[in-house]
Amino acid sequence: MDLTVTDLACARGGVTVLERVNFRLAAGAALILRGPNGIGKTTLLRTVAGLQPAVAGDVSMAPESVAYAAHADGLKATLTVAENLAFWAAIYGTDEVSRAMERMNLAALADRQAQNLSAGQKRRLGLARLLVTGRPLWVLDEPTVSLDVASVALFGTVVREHLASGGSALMATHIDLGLAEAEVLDLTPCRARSPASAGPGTDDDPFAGVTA
Ligand SMILES: Nc1ncnc2c1ncn2[C@@H]1O[C@H](COP(=O)(O)OP(=O)(O)OP(=O)(O)O)[C@@H](O)[C@H]1O
Repeated sequence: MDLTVTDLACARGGVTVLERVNFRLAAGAALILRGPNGIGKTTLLRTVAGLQPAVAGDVSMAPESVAYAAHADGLKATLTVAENLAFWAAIYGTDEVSRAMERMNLAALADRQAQNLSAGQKRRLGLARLLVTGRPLWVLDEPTVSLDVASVALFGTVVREHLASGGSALMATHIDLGLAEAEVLDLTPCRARSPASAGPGTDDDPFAGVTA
């Protein structure tokens, strides 16, 4: 299943931050969004995931095909690792809990409450949720925050396996996941130019035009 984004404009706090965003992401492919802090990477990811409406334009894929991993891990603090994954697996109607724990190196932590995990372990659990969704498009917002080098490599392998099985991944990341095959989209030319976009990220911004 391909994702096609056409003439998309999206806003945060009522202010349009990106305009005329166009790209296509084929099944089996990954696309990395680049651009300076505040340009709108999170805003674009949220719009593609269907968490907020587009100001204009079109996203071809239905939100039901998207698994979104945000900055926050969205864990249930008093549930164990296994229970958190079982909760999501029930919602998504899959049976992938054991595999998800094994792939994200969580099996030894299966019975530990989420509130007692380290920051990196919490992030691994948040990312393991992707594996129990069964959804083809992974939308990832800085997925490597708190991960050590080994876990970044592990997650890179998990994403590569997802692509090999026909999935796709759209992500904002400043850390190299080792996805040599991933294409890169620099959002700098899509910065909204309308007067309504005055504020961070305009030409008054000292960081304007600086790419990540
Ligand atoms: N709730 C909000 N209300 C108003 N403006 C917001 C809100 N959240 C974010 N913004 C602004 O919207 C713009 C886009 O933010 P966004 O988080 O999408 O950028 P980003 O490219 O993901 O940034 P970063 O690289 O720092 O994570 C920024 O200028 C930000 O200050």
